[in-house]
Amino acid sequence: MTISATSPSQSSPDWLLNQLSHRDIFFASAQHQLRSHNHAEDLHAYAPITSASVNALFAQARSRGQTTPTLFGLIPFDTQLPASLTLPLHVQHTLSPNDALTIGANSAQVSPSVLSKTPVPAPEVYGQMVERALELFAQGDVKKIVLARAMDIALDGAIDPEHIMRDLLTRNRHGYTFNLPIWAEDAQSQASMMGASPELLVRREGEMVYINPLAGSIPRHSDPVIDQQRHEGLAASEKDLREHGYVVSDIARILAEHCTELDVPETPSVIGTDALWHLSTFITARLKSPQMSALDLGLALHPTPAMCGYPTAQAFASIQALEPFAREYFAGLVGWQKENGDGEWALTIRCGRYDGQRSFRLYAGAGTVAGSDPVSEIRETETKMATFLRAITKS
Ligand SMILES: C=C(O[C@H]1C=CC=C(C(=O)O)[C@@H]1O)C(=O)O
Repeated sequence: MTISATSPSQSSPDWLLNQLSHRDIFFASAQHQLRSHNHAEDLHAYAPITSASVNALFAQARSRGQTTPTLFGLIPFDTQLPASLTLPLHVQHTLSPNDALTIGANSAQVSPSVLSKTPVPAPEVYGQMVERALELFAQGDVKKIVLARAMDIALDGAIDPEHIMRDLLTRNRHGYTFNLPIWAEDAQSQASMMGASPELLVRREGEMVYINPLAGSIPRHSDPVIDQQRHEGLAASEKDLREHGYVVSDIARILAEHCTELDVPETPSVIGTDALWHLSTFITARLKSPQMSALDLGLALHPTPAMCGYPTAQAFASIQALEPFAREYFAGLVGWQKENGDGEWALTIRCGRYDGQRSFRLYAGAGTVAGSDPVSEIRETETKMATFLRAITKS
């Protein structure tokens, strides 16, 4: 049995995307890119996430001779539900290329056409959910609720994951671009999650951890003057700064239990994706215990008020009561980890679930607080879904 090397190599000529199947693994950040071909001897687990299930996979990998195994995972928003874990036999791991990416190799690929788009729920019903959240804020038990909606897309053919990954990387090389299979009890399942998240839950490098919460957003504009006005407006928006503040203070509170040397900037900065401006805070800290893995810390932080709301328990209950669909892997964790605990876990947003054939479910959520406007939240969630929809159907 050949066990491939899994530490980052020094030169990385291109993105590791050639002939990516929807059941292969791809995960890229600005720092790392990892790729694995679906293989009959890959190890899998489909069960609620526990340290025991993670350790068992690493132990199995070691016992068959893998020296530097890498675990990949999709962990659902509700961590009581099954996570989908893969420990591949072979993983390629290199640094991410710095050079600009073009759609490249398979640009001639004809993407499928959209046969139908079904919003779940209808936009006006989503607006009513936001109004209901505003009533809850007025009652005072809860201060922030992240409300999500979905869009079911029926296509006239299969999609090409390589084309989609290239398209997403062309638009934003600094996010977390991923394609991971969903392993289910049903071994016939062909489903996968793919997307390009802008949000890092945690990266661990030795004792250091890096966390980059985003919350508070506005769609970008094609006119550079209006775009700049929106950037400045977001930085000064009392409502968005409050929405962001719930996230940062809750993360800082939890980090203080597990870390020293917390560096939490007092004021957020504004970062841009191709479609949106976001308020962003880049946090660094040193772990108290080197035993705590990236995933351990990610699970201690999850669900942050950027995915759920504040206070967490009340916001979680409101989401269960108001959202008319199951989030499943949306707004959960997606990423990878080595046996020493180093790894990167992003939030599973700006993404969709592909059934492996001709249908896709896109997801988007938006944080609501007192002062939120239902129409703006409808627009924001529409913008959040648009990048991915374009990537699926681009011809
Ligand atoms: C839940 C999502 O976004 C979160 C992350 C960044 C900004 C957000 C916001 O401004 O509402 C959300 O909290 C999503 O994109 O589906």
